Amino acid sequence: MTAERAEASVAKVLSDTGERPWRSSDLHGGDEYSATYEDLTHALGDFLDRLAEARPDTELIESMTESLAGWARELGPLAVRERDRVFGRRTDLASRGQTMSPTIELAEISDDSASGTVYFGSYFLGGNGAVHGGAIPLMFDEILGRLANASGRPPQRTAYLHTDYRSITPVGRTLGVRAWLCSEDGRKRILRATIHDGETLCAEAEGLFVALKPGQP
Ligand SMILES: CCCCC/C=C\C/C=C\C/C=C\C/C=C\CCCC(=O)SCCNC(=O)CCNC(=O)[C@H](O)C(C)(C)COP(=O)(O)OP(=O)(O)OC[C@H]1O[C@@H](n2cnc3c(N)ncnc32)[C@H](O)[C@@H]1OP(=O)(O)O
Repeated sequence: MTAERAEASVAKVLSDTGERPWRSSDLHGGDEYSATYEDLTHALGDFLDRLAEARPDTELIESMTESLAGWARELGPLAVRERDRVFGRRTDLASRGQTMSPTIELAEISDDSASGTVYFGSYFLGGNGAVHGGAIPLMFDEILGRLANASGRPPQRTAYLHTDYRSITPVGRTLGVRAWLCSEDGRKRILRATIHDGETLCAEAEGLFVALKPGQP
């Protein structure tokens, strides 16, 4: 993407945000793609894991760079307003149609709790087999944010997110994840979440979510 196009794209997002506040009815965008968009995000996530693990030769690096630049050229002119996008807005999919955070597979969901599994691939490696310390709160924000915004509750934003790292969170293992609503007080909700590797507590978090006032971005 050229600098001009990137600037135009950012301006478009900003004007879109100013144009109208977020509404829950904007989500599930892209149902017409059914499973194909999820396949795309899985393929992209798999590519990032394989890229993180590999030591490719110069020829392959050049070839991949050209292929990726080709996809960017193809997608560039297809940019749409934030509310018309698909990436990250497929709340019907486990991945939410995005690759920024690892996919959380939820086995049990109620109005005030959720539990399931999460798998951090090599893309999320910090070092020595442990997940990067920034990817863990990212995952917590994802599961807590989804729970806070679920069950017909008004749109909410994270006001704080406190993470305690209790033992390393290993890359390349299926881990248990749990989130629950602790308390509600007017616009404020406190939620907590944990990640376990078997019996071992890897990390835990507490987040304050504040319901947005009408028109608040
Ligand atoms: C909600 C939009 C989401 C959009 C997503 C769209 C599509 C996504 C698809 C599906 C969604 C599903 C999953 C989403 C996944 C992840 C969601 C992540 C959500 C985020 O990741 S979002 C980004 C990070 N987030 C921010 O970018 C927030 C910046 N910030 C603000 O926007 C304001 O700061 C705000 C609104 C938080 C409050 O501002 P405000 O003016 O409305 O209200 P005020 O300040 O009066 O606070 C009211 C009461 O909360 C207390 N309070 C406030 N902050 C506190 C703190 N830090 N510690 C302790 N108490 C605090 C006050 O003390 C007062 O308490 P009291 O009433 O008792 O006096």
